[in-house]
Amino acid sequence: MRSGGSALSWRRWWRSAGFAWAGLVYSYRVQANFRIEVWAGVLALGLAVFLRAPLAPIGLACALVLSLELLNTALEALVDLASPGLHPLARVAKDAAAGAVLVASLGALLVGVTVLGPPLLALVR
Ligand SMILES: Nc1ncnc2c1ncn2[C@@H]1O[C@H](COP(=O)(O)OP(=O)(O)OP(=O)(O)O)[C@@H](O)[C@H]1O
Repeated sequence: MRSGGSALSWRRWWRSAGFAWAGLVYSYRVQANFRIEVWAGVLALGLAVFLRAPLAPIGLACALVLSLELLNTALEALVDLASPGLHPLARVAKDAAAGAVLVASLGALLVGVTVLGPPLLALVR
């Protein structure tokens, strides 16, 4: 009984992971900003490995930016569904969501500069 229940949970987990993956693929295909952020993250993580800099802060900063960009995409889709025409509240929702991504991106830039800057400078000196 127990193993049957656990097999069912795993199947559910895989099903949910499949939907999440579909959301990631959709955002990568449709959102140019998401593509840029993915490759900026890959570059930053690659640099951190190369420079033997701490990976955790870079990884967390990348995860934060990408997660907020995904939420921004979800919110844009919802706003377009709920308000196909122009509406001041639709503008507020989209602008605030975009603002969240901007704040996280600036934070990630700060993390990148403070974590990768010193070892990069030491390398070129
Ligand atoms: N239904 C709407 N009503 C009022 N203003 C809107 C509406 N849709 C979009 N806007 C305004 O246009 C801006 C751009 O919206 P759009 O949906 O094109 O997002 P986007 O620029 O494609 O964002 P992203 O690059 O993240 O996909 C919004 O931030 C908002 O100011």
